[in-house]
Amino acid sequence: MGGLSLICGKFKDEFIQLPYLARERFQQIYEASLHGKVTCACCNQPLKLYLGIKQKPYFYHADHAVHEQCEQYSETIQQAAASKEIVYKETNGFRMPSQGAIGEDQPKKESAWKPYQLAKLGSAPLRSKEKTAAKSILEVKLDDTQLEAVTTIDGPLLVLAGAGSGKTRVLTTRALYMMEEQQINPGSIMLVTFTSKAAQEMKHRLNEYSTSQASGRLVCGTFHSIFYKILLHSDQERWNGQHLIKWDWQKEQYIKSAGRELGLDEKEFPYDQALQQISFWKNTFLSKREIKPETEWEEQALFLYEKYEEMKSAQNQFDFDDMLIKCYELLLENPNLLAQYQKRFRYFLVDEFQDINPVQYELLKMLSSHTNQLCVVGDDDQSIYAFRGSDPSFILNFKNDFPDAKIVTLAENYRSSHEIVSSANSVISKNKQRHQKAMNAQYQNEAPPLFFFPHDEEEEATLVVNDMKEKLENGAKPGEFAVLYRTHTAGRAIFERLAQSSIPFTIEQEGLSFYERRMVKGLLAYLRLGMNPDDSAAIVHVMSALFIKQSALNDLKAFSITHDCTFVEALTKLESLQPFQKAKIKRIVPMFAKLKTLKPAAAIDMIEKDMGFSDFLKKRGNEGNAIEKGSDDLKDLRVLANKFDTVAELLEHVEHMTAKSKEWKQKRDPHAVQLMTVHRAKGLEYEHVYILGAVDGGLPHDFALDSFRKGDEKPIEEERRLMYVAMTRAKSSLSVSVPQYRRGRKAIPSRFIRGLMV
Ligand SMILES: Nc1ncnc2c1ncn2[C@@H]1O[C@H](COP(=O)(O)OP(=O)(O)OP(=O)(O)O)[C@@H](O)[C@H]1O
Repeated sequence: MGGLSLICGKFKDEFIQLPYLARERFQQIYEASLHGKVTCACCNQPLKLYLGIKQKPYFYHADHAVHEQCEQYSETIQQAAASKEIVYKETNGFRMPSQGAIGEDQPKKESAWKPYQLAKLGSAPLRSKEKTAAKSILEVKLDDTQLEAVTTIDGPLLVLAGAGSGKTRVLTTRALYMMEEQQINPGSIMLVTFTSKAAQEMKHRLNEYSTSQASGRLVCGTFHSIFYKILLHSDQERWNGQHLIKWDWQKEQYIKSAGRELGLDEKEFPYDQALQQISFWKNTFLSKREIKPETEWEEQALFLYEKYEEMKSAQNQFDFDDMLIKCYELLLENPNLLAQYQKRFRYFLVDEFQDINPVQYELLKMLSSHTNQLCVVGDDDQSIYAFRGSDPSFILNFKNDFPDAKIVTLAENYRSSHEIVSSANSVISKNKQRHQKAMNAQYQNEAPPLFFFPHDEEEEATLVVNDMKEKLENGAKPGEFAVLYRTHTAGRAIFERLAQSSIPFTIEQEGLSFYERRMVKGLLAYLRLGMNPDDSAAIVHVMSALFIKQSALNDLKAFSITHDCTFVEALTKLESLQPFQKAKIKRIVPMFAKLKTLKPAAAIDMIEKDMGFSDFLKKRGNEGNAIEKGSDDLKDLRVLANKFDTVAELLEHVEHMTAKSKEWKQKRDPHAVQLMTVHRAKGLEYEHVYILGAVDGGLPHDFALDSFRKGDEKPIEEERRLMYVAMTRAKSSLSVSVPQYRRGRKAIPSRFIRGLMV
């Protein structure tokens, strides 16, 4: 930064002294300064606010030039303020300080800017290079334990691989070693991966290192691809790809038609969540009879499950989950067929074993039972897919099912600095359900993980982007950065800040963007109708928030034409409503016009409290979704709304960002900054990693804290593993954000990292 650092400036008619600026206003003044709205209290030239992680906020001249007079002025103010002896007088048209008593307008409360902290490091030793001396096998460099994992061929083997310990290297080299050094028939080896991306990478590496053509005959793929082939081979017609239900929207068509039997609202019922629940039941082998619904929502999902299976069978169709379940049933019911496959496959290598689900596990056990040649590689500390039916107890209890199994632990971390590794070790060591192990790093970089303390989610995004800019100016490349967050919605602010910057980035986002989410869309529809009472898209959402059947929409449109009135006014003319609904509408219709006169946050309050939205939120807000609740979405929307002075400005921002979000959905660029949830980051590595929202309720997520209070520790342990996965993605720098406020309420640092903080 060129120029001087100043502590005071002018914004509108206000004289701002940074040491006394209310903490929640830094973001506002920062944004105002970007738009040239903050000026020097001494020379009136535009000022910018530095708002970053590494230094306290300060003003500097936008032209980066040296303004000596302004510096003197700022220093005088600072000294006088420190001695609490400041009054102001006008000098040459400028408001200048002079000695005397404290002025009337002197703010007294110091702003609570909290400087960053470096993690306290434990005393874990750094493993010396000699102990991990590299050996080469088939020209691949391996350390002692990697070598052991590669060359131990006979009998069941569990390779417990810590983060960054070279799982991929071990699995591929093992396959090569078996084929090329042990002369094992490649056609008898099955290598199973968790994702098709991982399968491709394995195949690529095998081809690269293989000296013969043998690797082409090895079967390498995901569970789905391999077991589907078995099904297809058993009955080409029955399992023809044309019968596959490929897309969720196809499944939704079935369950929506079943939902109509229950009178479930097509737009409002969370059918996506119901599909996830059905898939969970299927993958955990829970038959429809065994499921004991505990809530109305589960009852509804179970009904949809039964109907879905009936409709699917009637059409002779199958889905992705069936590929495994039906294959399991096929082999169980046909011992001869099973024997054929057992004869064909003798060796099984499985990646990401910690995320295996019961169906997958049973299939593997069944196929490998005759040879016991099962080698599984995984890290129980990285098991993060319980919601899909994955169960870390399979890796934890491997020895129970395979008593003669050998266990090799890969504890050398080749990815991250010692500082990051020992912090991650200390976090995960608090989990009770795990194999005890600690990773050893290979190098030190004197850069412990850093904790920083933004005021809220908005300022968090600003601090991250500005810190990135500094690193980019110092030579880092955009593709070396990842920003990780617990849920998709927690990535909204950083997405918006980057979209407004010139830094290239990509975002991994499935499903709806924040503004398309049900509760957010519903609430924004009120604001839109407030601005334009004839907004035809908004009226549809408001009607559903008021529990008015969509069939009344035509009547409403007709009324608006025949009575020459707006859609909002026509609401009062609807006849098909219950008397209590009519009374409610009569009460709230006049309020629409008032919305645009309020500040956005106040307008949101009015919609929720006075205009019936809270009823909608209560009934529909949290249905079937413990992870991303509608009520939380509204809190997030409030945090955003606080940034704007008018409803029109807020809506303009929403429109702009919705368009940007659509645009970015298509973009994939490995050379850009990567934004993604922690789940998506598994298996990946980046030079610089930022973890957002490291507060209780964020990570660990609220739902896990709830379960913990009720005595169930499993979810909180899985959340701790998520923190561990996030931390271990970083190679050389890890910055963890601990916002002081989250969703408008005071937050406390995540219980996972408190031990690392001073
Ligand atoms: N023996 C070795 N010597 C040097 N580098 C190695 C060695 N083994 C692995 N690596 C490197 O360490 C990094 C981490 O390896 P890899 O991504 O395979 O780890 P992983 O066990 O799959 O990690 P995670 O489970 O955390 O995703 C890679 O960059 C890899 O090339």
